[in-house]
Amino acid sequence: MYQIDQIDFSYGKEEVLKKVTFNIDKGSFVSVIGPNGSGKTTLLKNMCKLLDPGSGKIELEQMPLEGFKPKQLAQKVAVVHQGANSDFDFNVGEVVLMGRYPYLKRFQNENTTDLDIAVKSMQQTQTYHLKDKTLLSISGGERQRVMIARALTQEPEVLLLDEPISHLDIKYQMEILKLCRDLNQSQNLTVFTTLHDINLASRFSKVIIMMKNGQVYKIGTPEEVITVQNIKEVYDIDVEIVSNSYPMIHPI
Ligand SMILES: Nc1ncnc2c1ncn2[C@@H]1O[C@H](COP(=O)(O)OP(=O)(O)OP(=O)(O)O)[C@@H](O)[C@H]1O
Repeated sequence: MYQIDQIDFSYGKEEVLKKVTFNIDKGSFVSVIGPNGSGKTTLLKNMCKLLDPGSGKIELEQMPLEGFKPKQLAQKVAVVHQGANSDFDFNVGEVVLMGRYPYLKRFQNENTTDLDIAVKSMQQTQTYHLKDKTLLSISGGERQRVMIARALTQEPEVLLLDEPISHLDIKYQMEILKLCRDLNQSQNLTVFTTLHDINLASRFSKVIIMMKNGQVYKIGTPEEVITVQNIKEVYDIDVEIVSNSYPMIHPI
């Protein structure tokens, strides 16, 4: 689905991504973990064309990313950015419906199918009751769920999420990750998410990418990546690992 091939990225003189290379299979559930500043957000922004790699290439379904027109890309890839916010105080319902924009021609209005898709996304993310509220009058966690609803309204093949659960309480952390897993399993939606919670990444992901200093330190299944040695090397902490159906770390 996605091929990331030897990409480098710098903010000015600061080299942030170095020769990052990996592939994402269609229908995979990939989490990116790594310490603060290791380059996770920068990587995700390169994958949605918000930033352009200085060198290397990114392909989506064998087509160079730079060849995609914005609407064409938005029909395939939906992104939820960290702290996604708006300066404009739109209604929640309007914001979610904006997810249909990639499918509309110029000056074309949404039809009942578009509305149905938006309502379904709000129901899935438990945001329907907020539809008449304004974006600035709801909580950070509610806003995060609204942004996920908008992304689902795009009916994407790939969902790119940057710390999608950072503002969510434990109930909604589970709800959102379970929703992503359900869509991943039932609709073959490819999920690519940055996560700080190593145990949740381990529990929900098929593949984990562990970043360190702008490089891929390890990529593989949770069992392959979440090891005492890798955690020590990347986060500089000592942990014990308890393995049930997935490896879980306990800092010691
Ligand atoms: N807009 C920017 N301009 C300059 N430097 C930036 C910018 N955004 C990020 N950086 C720097 O790039 C590096 C990687 O940042 P990035 O946000 O990609 O890391 P991250 O792994 O997502 O971190 P976190 O876990 O804290 O969200 C950091 O050193 C950061 O200070």
